[in-house]
Amino acid sequence: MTSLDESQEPHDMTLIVDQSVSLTVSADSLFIRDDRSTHKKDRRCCGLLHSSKFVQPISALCRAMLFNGISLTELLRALVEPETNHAISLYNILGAEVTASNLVIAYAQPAAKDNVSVTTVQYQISEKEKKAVETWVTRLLSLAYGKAIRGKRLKVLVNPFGGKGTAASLYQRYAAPVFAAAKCQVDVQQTEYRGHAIEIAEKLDLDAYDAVVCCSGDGLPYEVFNGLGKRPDARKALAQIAVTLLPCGSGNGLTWNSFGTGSVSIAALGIVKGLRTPLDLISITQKDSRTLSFLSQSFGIVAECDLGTENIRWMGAQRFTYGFLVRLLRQTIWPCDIAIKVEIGDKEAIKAHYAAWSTRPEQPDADSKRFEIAAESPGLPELKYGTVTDELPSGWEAVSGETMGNFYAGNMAIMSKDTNMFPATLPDDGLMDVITIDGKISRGTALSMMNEVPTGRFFDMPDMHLRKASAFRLTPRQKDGYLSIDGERMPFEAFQAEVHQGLGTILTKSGRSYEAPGPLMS
Ligand SMILES: Nc1ncnc2c1ncn2[C@@H]1O[C@H](COP(=O)(O)OP(=O)(O)OP(=O)(O)O)[C@@H](O)[C@H]1O
Repeated sequence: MTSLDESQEPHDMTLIVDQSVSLTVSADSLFIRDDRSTHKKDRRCCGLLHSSKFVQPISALCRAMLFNGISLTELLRALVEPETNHAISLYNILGAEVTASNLVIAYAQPAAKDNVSVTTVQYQISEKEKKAVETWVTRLLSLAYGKAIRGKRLKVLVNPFGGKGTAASLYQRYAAPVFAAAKCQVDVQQTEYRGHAIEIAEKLDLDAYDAVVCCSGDGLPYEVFNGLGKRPDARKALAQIAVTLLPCGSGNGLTWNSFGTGSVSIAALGIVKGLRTPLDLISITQKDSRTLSFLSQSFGIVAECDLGTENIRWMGAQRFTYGFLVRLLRQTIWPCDIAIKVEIGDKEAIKAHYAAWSTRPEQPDADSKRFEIAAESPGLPELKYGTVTDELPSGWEAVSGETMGNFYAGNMAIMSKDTNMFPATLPDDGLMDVITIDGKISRGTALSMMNEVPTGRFFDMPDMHLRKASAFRLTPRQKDGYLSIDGERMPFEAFQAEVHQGLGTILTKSGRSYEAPGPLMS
């Protein structure tokens, strides 16, 4: 007999399938009580919670809590009744439906290290019980998806040469099953040459898709933003289409910031459950060109590590560390002239801005405002400060670049795994974080700076100068070198950067901030 226990709170809705099976939806989990011996094999969802007693190692339990988002209370409850409870985090629920004679629930189950795999449970139901079960399914899905768009329409772009060249197989193996279980509409296309993703984005039917999913490194999202930005209806395109990344490259900054993972399957779950989030984009002008940057601009040691290490691509993400150490030992400097339109120039004030912005109330009409502006002026926003070829605007702070070691501007926090380089960045505060480090600091200081990036103590180190800026101009003094915009090599010449608040759109887990720890608060 299937029935709904309507006496409970809306969040705590229990579906009693029969005497031995009941499914209870709470605010953050689906609890399955299933006493049938034949179903015990299905009780793997939380991995460990329902196997016998307290024999699991603590680390494994913690993993189960982490992956499933299960609270300590729930975990203990499950352990007390190990034979009857089975909990699935609502975040991991991909789909639920009533078929001819079954209730089928699909979810992402924590699998081998850093992965989820699609699993289903099903329960037989009779014709006359269908209606009640359908009501329960509607409730379950509404809690499982919240404000996320269900069954997203995805344009998937696969770069066959991204990272170690395995993007296509990573997509098929780890992402496609998650999208299918979540009933996403998927249109897959391989990029065939450099710049192909720009063309695809430029011609994209905006009303046919919710997001462009790049299976690549950060190079393809860079192209997609730029393709959307080239359209006559650039503002609308950038506000409407979310750009997102399945991590198939070396850095994969966009995925780390959006979903806090380097795993393709967990990122696919992130996309399915992802919330539309406005993103600042930065116009980069060089001579008469204008491009859009979403991630970072670097000059000096980081640019060289990014671009001067292509020959050791086989190392994966390690090539950045290796390149950094080699250059550090040489104590190279990259002389340049820098002027910055500083908005917040003090680290404590930056921390206060971060704390205030990241806890501000939700902005429910942020999207509609963006579409209104797009309807009024459809093209890219005008450049408030002109281009790099114009006279330097007044009021910009001149920063000494005589012995520049590292000039690094970030629009996102994490540049690659364990590299939370810009902890105080926010997706749409209209500001980028500009780091400058003198090339004459000692090797010891430089090394300890590198070591303190993962701990977060890098932020407060006195030799790391940080400003929140809305624009800057950088003019190299040498003839040759590396300039990296979002990891792509740009001509080594003067450039100017200007932020456009909330011009682009990404999907994130939180809908408001990056999946990175903010600056350490004193
Ligand atoms: N079929 C293709 N042939 C050649 N180049 C391509 C093709 N498809 C895409 N590209 C180019 O590959 C470049 C790098 O792409 P992407 O960022 O995806 O990988 P990646 O460089 O390996 O990533 P990472 O920088 O994280 O290592 C982009 O500039 C893109 O234009």
